[in-house]
Amino acid sequence: MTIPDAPAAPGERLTMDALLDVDDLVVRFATPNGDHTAVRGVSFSVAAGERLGIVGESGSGKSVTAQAVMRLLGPAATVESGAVRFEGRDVLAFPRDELRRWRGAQAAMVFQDPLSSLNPLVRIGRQVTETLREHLGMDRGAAAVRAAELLAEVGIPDAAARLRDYPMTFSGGMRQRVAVAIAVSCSPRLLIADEPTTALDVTVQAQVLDLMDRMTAELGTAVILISHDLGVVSTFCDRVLVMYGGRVVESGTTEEIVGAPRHPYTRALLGSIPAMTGPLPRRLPSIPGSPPQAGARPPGCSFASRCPLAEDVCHEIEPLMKDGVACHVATAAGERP
Ligand SMILES: Nc1ncnc2c1ncn2[C@@H]1O[C@H](COP(=O)(O)OP(=O)(O)OP(=O)(O)O)[C@@H](O)[C@H]1O
Repeated sequence: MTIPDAPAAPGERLTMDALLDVDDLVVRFATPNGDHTAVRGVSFSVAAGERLGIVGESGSGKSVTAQAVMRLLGPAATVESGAVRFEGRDVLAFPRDELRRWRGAQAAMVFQDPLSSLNPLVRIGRQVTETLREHLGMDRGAAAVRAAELLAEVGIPDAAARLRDYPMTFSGGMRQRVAVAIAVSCSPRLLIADEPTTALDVTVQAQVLDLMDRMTAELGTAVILISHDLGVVSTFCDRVLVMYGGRVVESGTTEEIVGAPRHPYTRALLGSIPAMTGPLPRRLPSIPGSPPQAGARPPGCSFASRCPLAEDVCHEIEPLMKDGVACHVATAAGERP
């Protein structure tokens, strides 16, 4: 699949190939209370070097989508249908060996809590060198030198000495720096960061984002940033997907989504903040009501029961995605709410 590029002069290429292509992804969970569908037909593409933000309230399916792309879903989840293609290759069909080579070397992930990706019982140095040795084939000595360089690059003071320390001796912000260092150590083409700064205080959040910005810009890495923080997404990302009830309800450039949101849900998330002026809220404003449980979604649009603009049709027929928005009553493109 190809994504339309910016208008190009005659003779220039008009499209760029997608690095990652997610097509109609459906993920189901089997639970003691029955099965439910957490991700319902999610499609998107990310081009090389592009930064895509995914926003939405808790439970909208952001993390499950990311985990499905990385093949990190737990045993209760199954990809029921859909495709994940990386440079045209079918990620969902990768055999175990190929998956191991792909993860780390070409696609890496940073989690909200780096303690979930760092092994608390293994010294930091070993965790960084293992990745370098496995994916880049470095010998022990070269990997140790590179590991110290990487930790210094992400701003860990006294990096060479800190290689001998365990994760618990690092602060939350420093651990997240280590996680970013490991994630970018093999120059991945794609980095997925799932709420990478949510657990950190505001100053440290900004430092970690600056770091991710610098490291990925230098490498030309495509980034998928999952965040509750619209301020972060609007400064960091080129395009935004808005998820609700396991679906993408609106997608567009950051300017379109923040400056002229069309779906009533996106508009509610943004509150009454005028287009691209003033700081955006650090947290999504709370919208009256709560999303329906994945196992008990009513017919029609999942947002209808909370939507001030809902009409009869919204409670009966689930709207399809059309021109970047899945809504029966969405504001037309370009028209400001
Ligand atoms: N381990 C699990 N077992 C059963 N259902 C799950 C499990 N993990 C996620 N789900 C289902 O998937 C839905 C989407 O979860 P997901 O973690 O992707 O949401 P999210 O948008 O990332 O929210 P948050 O911002 O809180 O991380 C949940 O509402 C839940 O129904």
